[in-house]
Amino acid sequence: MAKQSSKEEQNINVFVRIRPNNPVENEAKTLEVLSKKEILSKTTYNQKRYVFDRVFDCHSSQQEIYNAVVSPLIPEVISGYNCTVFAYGQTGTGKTYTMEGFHDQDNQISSGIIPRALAQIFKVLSNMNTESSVKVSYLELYNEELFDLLSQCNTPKAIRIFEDKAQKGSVILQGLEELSVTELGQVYKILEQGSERRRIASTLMNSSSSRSHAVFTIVVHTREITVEGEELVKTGKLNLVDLAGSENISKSGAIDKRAREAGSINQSLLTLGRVIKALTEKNTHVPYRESKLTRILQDSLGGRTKTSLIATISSANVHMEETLNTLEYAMRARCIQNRPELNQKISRTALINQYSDTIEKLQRDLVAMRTGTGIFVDEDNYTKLITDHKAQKNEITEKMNYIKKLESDISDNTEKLQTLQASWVEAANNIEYLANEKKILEKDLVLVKEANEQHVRELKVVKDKHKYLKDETDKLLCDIQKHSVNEDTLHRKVSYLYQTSQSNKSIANSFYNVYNKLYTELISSVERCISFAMKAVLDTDALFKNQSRETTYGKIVSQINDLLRQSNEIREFKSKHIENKDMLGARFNTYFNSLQTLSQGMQERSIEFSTKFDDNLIYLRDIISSFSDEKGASLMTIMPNLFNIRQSAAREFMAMTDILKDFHCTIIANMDELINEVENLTDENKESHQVIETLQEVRAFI
Ligand SMILES: Nc1ncnc2c1ncn2[C@@H]1O[C@H](COP(=O)(O)OP(=O)(O)OP(=O)(O)O)[C@@H](O)[C@H]1O
Repeated sequence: MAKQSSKEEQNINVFVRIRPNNPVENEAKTLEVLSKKEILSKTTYNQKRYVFDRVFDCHSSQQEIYNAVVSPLIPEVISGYNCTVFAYGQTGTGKTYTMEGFHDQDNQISSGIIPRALAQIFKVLSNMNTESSVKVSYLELYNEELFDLLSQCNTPKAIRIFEDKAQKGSVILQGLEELSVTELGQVYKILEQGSERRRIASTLMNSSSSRSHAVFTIVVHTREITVEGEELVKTGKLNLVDLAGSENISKSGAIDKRAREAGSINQSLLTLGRVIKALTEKNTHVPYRESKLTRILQDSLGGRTKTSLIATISSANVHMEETLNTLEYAMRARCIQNRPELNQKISRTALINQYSDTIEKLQRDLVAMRTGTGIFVDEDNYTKLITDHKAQKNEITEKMNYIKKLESDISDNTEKLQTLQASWVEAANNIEYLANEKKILEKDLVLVKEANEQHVRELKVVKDKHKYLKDETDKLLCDIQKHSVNEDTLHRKVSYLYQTSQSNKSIANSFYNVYNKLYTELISSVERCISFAMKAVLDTDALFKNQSRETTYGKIVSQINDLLRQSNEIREFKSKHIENKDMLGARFNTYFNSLQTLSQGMQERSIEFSTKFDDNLIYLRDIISSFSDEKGASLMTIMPNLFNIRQSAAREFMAMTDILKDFHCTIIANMDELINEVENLTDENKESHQVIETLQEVRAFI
């Protein structure tokens, strides 16, 4: 513990003591002593390292605690400082054990801080070989009431708190007995008596010592002689405070009647906590006056006292929450800063005068009590009493007014309470209604959740389908794009073919018309030829039978001339045909060869025709040859020529007719096929356009 010079700020020293576990408790795996100054807490949520002035594990002895915490304070107390040691912690963690220990003088191993401190003080004072006195008082604070644990009266005396005008921040406890102690045996008796009174009081009040605070105070007076030879009296004080259990009130089981007292204890500890908080946050207002505990110990918290705090904890799992609360509390207390100051030294003469006045006053009271009839105090004291009484009366009047005000407040508050109760009933009904609503909503929520899950499943199916469609659409679009390119080409080709086929068709039609005309002309000329021949035969016949030779001869000559003319016509037709053939060949290169073949076929057909015609000619020749004159002979020379001309004309005509027919049919068929193809392609093209549009619509919708 660092020693600091006077008036320097000094933090409260904070120590932690871990109580050994009892056989039924499990040691917490969540609390680990890292070193002499550090503890680590490991909860499920986090872990935290706490640093203190010293950590005592469960094996630490009473002696070790005393040596570290209190022993260094004794010289300070003797030299005139006020020191305070608090024991803070959950009930049953060893606060009383640490402060008092067992009251067994023969076995001092378990003795606590109080007897050890007094033992050390006696020892130091005896070594100092100076005049001194040691006085002790033992105070209990329970339910905001003070009790003197050393009082000899059977009925508890009221103890009042006054501000010490001489020392700001200190209080005087009027009515509290101070006992002079000179040896340790007395101390153990005093402790025993104090414990007994505490036990009796708690039984009478149906309370528990764990809910009361106990303050054991040791006051040491020592004589000091200055260089000038003046005798001074130094006063030092050591407060040893065993605080009430710090655990949560509701958790400690405070109920009904005990609630108020539990509330008071809670109030005291809460005020202590608030005072610590205000001091650590350096607030201008520190709420010392909100509880008697903090009023009495005001000087020990942020004042002129040297203060230490021992936080007692249990390492059992079951107390883990409270243990962490205690550690947090102790950590905060560690930030409080005090300014220790030496108490004023009083000259021995002044002190003796002070005591003499008190003795004189008491003696006057005694004399008055012994001699007087009804008045038991001397006049001065009486006057003082009257003054005090008046002051008290005024105070009572003030208090009564205050009480009246409180009563009116209470009645107001009662009304408010009734209103609140009505609201509360309404609120309770609302809560019930809301709870029912909540249940219904929860059911609905389950249904909605199920429906939602179903939707999610359906959505997944739709999504899969959508994905499939999208892939397919993409593929199709890709194909369509390719197809569009091909289609353009195809369109151009088709359009070209269509135009070509249209022109082919018109060419073929015109060609057909030409040849049809020629064919008709040829047929009519051949028919004319045949009828001429037939007529010639008939005329010859008639000639032989009915007419003269000259007439017959002349008719034959004219018929032959007709034949020659017609043969010329056939020749012309042939040359026309060749012209047309050339024209065709020029226009239809691809059909040129077939036209030649067809021409040959035409020749063959013409032979057939000629053969038939030959028969007629032979018949004619036979007739002519029957003529004996020159004219008959010359006629006979023409016959072969006629015969040949007729033959070739017939052949060419026939073959050409058939071939041209075939050719025409072929062209027309090709044309139709071509047109069909074009129409099919156009239809297909329309269908593809429709498919594309549909797919584009589907894609836009998705
Ligand atoms: N360090 C220790 N070594 C041995 N026994 C201990 C120790 N600490 C506490 N005990 C024992 O534990 C029990 C409870 O201790 P104690 O009464 O001192 O607790 P407390 O914190 O003062 O409780 P309360 O707030 O109820 O007064 C006692 O029997 C005491 O002897």
